[in-house]
Amino acid sequence: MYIRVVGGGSVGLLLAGKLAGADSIGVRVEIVCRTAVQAAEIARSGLSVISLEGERRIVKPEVSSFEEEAFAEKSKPDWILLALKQKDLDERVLKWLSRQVGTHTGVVGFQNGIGHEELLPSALPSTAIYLAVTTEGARRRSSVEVEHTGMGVTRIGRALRRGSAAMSPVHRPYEEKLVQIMHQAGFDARWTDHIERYSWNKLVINSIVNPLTALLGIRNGALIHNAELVKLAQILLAEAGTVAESRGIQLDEDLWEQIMNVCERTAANHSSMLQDVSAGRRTEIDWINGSLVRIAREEGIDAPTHRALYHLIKGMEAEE
Ligand SMILES: NC(=O)C1=CN([C@@H]2O[C@H](COP(=O)(O)OP(=O)(O)OC[C@H]3O[C@@H](n4cnc5c(N)ncnc54)[C@H](OP(=O)(O)O)[C@@H]3O)[C@@H](O)[C@H]2O)C=CC1
Ligand SMILES: CC(C)(CO)C(=O)C(=O)O
Repeated sequence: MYIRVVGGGSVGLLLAGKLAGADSIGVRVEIVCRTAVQAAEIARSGLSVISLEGERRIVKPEVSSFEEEAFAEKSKPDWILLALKQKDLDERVLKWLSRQVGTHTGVVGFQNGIGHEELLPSALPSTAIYLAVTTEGARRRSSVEVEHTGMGVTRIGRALRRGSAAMSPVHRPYEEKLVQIMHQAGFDARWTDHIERYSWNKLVINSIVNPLTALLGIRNGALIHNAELVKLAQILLAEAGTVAESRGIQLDEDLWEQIMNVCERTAANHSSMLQDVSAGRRTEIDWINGSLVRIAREEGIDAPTHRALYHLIKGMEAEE
């Protein structure tokens, strides 16, 4: 089994680091960084994974860079785990991806938010596309170090687009194998036939946790210890529920408990949006609260609190 992890950020380093450290017989793990500089650093010093218990383990996955090898001919992996941000899924990356995939390659998008589930099957119509919805917490400490900040669950399922190769049962053994390998690497990975529902639940979790933590500069855990923020989170959940319903999506009944749970389990985590804001990078707000606001508009309903958060984060981005 040959797994290529694309993206040397928080999630990509965690995936590649733990998969490479799993000692799974016959599993080849490669990480594709954006820059040749990061690739060279990992090749030189290895990749450090700091566990939840604070233990450091250095592993040596194969490493390459998009910058240097973007259009080089390479052998085709069984899996491409896409640990890029939504904003990075641009034309150049999609073109590159189309050259990386073989007939047996499955592509798994780990992105938060909504957008990739349509974009990837359209760009790669003959490829099996999967979505991973993860509540793992990860933080890149440096170009060669990643910290596992919260144990979560990773659900993997087919992006069910009519006519997509992902519908084909021929991929089933590969799917089971991937879930098994993720387990061996220490992830709580689970297969699901209802990935759309998980994506929406996660979208709503992110639409609450991410902008609030980013705006206030707080860790995920701080959200649940402040009564005012808890009230605001409840308003956001109610609005998101109405938007989801307008699209025929029923959010989980216990989603409020799930939100509290994610904040508890990833209490020490800086959400990915807080990490972006702190680093002066563009956030994923367009694909998270922005998606809810867009869908609400299309359906003729309003989501004023999500709209306010959207504009606040866009305003912060514009300042940078
Ligand atoms: N962090 C977390 O705890 C969680 C994140 N997620 C989601 O996972 C996704 C990834 O998040 P996260 O890891 O935090 O994001 P990061 O910004 O930390 O990582 C994204 C990485 O992608 C790299 N990249 C960009 N373009 C390319 C390219 N063309 N080829 C190769 N690499 C490229 C970036 O490189 P460079 O740094 O050089 O720009 C960066 O290292 C997001 O959608 C996020 O919402 C989901 C659950 C938890
Ligand atoms: C689950 C959570 C909130 C973990 O931080 C996340 O998905 C993110 O940061 O984007």
